[in-house]
Amino acid sequence: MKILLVDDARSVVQVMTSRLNSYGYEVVHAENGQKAVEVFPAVCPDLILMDIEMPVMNGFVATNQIRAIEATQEWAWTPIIFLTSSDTVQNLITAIEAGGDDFMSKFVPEPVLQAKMQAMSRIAGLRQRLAVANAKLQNIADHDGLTGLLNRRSMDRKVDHAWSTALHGGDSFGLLMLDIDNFKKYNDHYGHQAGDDCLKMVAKAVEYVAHSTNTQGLTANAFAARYGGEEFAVTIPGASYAAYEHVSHAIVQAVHDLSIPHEKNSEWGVTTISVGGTWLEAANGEIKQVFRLADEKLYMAKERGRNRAEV
Ligand SMILES: Nc1nc2c(ncn2[C@@H]2O[C@H](COP(=O)(O)OP(=O)(O)OP(=O)(O)O)[C@@H](O)[C@H]2O)c(=O)[nH]1
Repeated sequence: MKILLVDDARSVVQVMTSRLNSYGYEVVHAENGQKAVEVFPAVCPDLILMDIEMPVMNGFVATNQIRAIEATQEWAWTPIIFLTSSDTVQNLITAIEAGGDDFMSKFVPEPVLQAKMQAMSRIAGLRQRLAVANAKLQNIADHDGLTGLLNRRSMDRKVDHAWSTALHGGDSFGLLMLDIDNFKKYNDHYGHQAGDDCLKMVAKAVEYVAHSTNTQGLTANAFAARYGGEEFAVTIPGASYAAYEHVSHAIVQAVHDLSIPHEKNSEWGVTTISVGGTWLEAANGEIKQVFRLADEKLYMAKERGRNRAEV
């Protein structure tokens, strides 16, 4: 357990630190409330032991500011125990009202300190497990179960963010809508399970293209998502027209090159994809319009024979 000990009295810090170290806890020291607020985000303590009366900033104000920092994050609550020399009922109430969780005398007997730290350490362990479980749940909530790509919900969120960043920065914005060709015939011919496998492989190829253009520096933040059914979307914020065009053709080629047999797909005999896109030099208007235009281009790609990009 990592403890942020906030106290201006050297003697208290020395004694407390050596006691806490002897129980196996790591201690980081801040000499007043302001220093504690400054180091809090980087230190990320499991527990804060906070003195009340300190120069520069007292413990109540510091606690308030730490709670304000935590309010900007999800599920953040670091236990704060106030340390004081005057162990009164009124001090206890004030401490809890100021955002603290407990109250302890600086001269607390050894066994009581040890027991309290043991309880706090259990809470720290629980918080860590909750953070891991939360991250897993978030990952499940954001991704499509079949393909592993971002799902529609998280794509919408990311697209909205990318669009407003492009709007404010006067940046370009590209969007590609992708649809596997004659996929109903694929399912009808090879079965739904094989259709699922095909969707997974195509999704991997699409994601690979988006990712590799980022790593090659052609695009910076391109990302792929499953739009629904056998449709995908690739968002390409802040990239040149040439890069956007490159991505669209590279996707068509990459899916063709997977060579997934598809006897019923016109003359190709393998699975192919059609792509429709929109690219704006300086983002303006509405994102809905961008999707509509990309959809129209996708329709055009289907009309003109499939296995192609219309951008
Ligand atoms: N196996 C499988 N099939 C899916 C999934 N989602 C959608 N589909 C199928 O995708 C097919 C889409 O068919 P259509 O919309 O007619 O389009 P298409 O056959 O690809 O024809 P074009 O788009 O005109 O080339 C349907 O048969 C859906 O059942 C899925 O998760 N797994």
